Amino acid sequence: MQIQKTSLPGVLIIVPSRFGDERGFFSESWSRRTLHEAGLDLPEFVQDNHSLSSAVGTLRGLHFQSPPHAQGKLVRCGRGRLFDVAVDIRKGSPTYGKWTGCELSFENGCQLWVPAGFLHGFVTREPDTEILYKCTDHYAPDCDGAVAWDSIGIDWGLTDPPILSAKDARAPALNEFDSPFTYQGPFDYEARL
Ligand SMILES: Cc1cn([C@H]2C[C@H](O)[C@@H](COP(=O)(O)OP(=O)(O)O[C@H]3O[C@H](C)C(=O)[C@H](O)[C@H]3O)O2)c(=O)[nH]c1=O
Repeated sequence: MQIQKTSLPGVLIIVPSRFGDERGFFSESWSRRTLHEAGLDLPEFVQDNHSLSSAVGTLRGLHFQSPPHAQGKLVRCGRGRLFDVAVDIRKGSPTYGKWTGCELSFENGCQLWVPAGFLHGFVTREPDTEILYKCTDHYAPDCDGAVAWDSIGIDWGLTDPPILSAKDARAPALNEFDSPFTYQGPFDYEARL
């Protein structure tokens, strides 16, 4: 298993080991013990999500849940290929409004750790792409929020306008948004990795 830092301190790329044989492969897609041994103790996960996006260019995001139900997410791609993005929205953070992205696919097995205090979104790069992600808090519709996908300067790699939900199409721009998150300093694991 590999852990890679990104341009956003706190956001990590995690690549579980895959054991291939003539049948295919086996991988432990989540192991608290393996990550602990690597110096990474993530919060407890309480909900797993799974969504299918049929068309290429489907963009879901940029979403968050505000406190007291803020969610950290460990994201992976179960089928197809997508570009996954995190944006720091912690007021006072040295990287406030900055983004990082990573291509997640069934083939590469990469996962993205998006801590609470960050927006999350993705755009699909193949038809019938499935995303699976573990969340550190339960769904709380009253705390659900969104920021416009095209208000942050993210290079989504789009050649055509994306397919959006009505909610995402009317989300406020980042510069019109008052974040409910405040920077609390570096995450404890940053110094250990
Ligand atoms: C998120 C969520 C949704 N729902 C229901 C609510 C709606 O009836 C339906 C679709 O919800 P929504 O349009 O918010 O789904 P996405 O656009 O995929 O939103 C998600 O996509 C981005 C990328 C995220 O990171 C979040 O997990 C989440 O915001 O599922 C639930 O029942 N539980 C849930 O946890």
